[in-house]
Amino acid sequence: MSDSSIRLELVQLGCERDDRMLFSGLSLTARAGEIWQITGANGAGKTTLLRILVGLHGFFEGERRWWQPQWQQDLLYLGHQPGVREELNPLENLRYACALNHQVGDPMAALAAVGLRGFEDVPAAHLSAGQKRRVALARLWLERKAVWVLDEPYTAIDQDGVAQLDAQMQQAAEAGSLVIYTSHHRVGDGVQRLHLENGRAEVLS
Ligand SMILES: Nc1ncnc2c1ncn2[C@@H]1O[C@H](COP(=O)(O)OP(=O)(O)OP(=O)(O)O)[C@@H](O)[C@H]1O
Repeated sequence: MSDSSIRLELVQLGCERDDRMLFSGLSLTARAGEIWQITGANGAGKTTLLRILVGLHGFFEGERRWWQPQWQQDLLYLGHQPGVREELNPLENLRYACALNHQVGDPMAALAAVGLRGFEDVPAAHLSAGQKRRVALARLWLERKAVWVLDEPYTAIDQDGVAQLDAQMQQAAEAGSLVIYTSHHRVGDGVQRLHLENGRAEVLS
């Protein structure tokens, strides 16, 4: 990890889609070592907000400032879909994701850490939904990034997987990463919460 002093500042952030204000006037500062959970009903704008944070959605008002010039190199973003290629096996998927995202580490060890030992060679098309999500989450076990932005990471994950992911996020924050994730039904312990509802954004922590 290259920088543990990363900081995200949102100033009067707002976003409208399809003539509907998803949120407006959102101001907050998120720092290294913190975990932020974004909650809200279906369609509240959680994914849109994450995509603004990582630079994938550019239509917004206000300001989004990352106080670290190399923030994109220090970012690990896992989107709403597991992003797993069906024709590749888990090991190939992980190597592919690493190459695309300039991430380094030991893919075999990462797959073992998420409980996929013995499934390295199985085509992803033959894996369950939870196993596919675990392939995506294996990237958390590679090189530690300064910022994690995770869209619904708990989707399709069993109880053990949820506990493991909770612990992973806590460890990352303790090691100085900033972790931001969405979940519309799960409220984590010891995390700061940003709730989106009816066009408003409210910090509830
Ligand atoms: N590609 C798109 N083009 C136009 N509008 C979109 C697009 N994707 C989403 N929207 C609009 O933005 C709103 C917010 O969507 P978003 O995916 O950010 O919500 P969400 O809170 O992540 O929902 P969910 O909990 O269902 O994943 C949606 O109701 C939809 O109207």
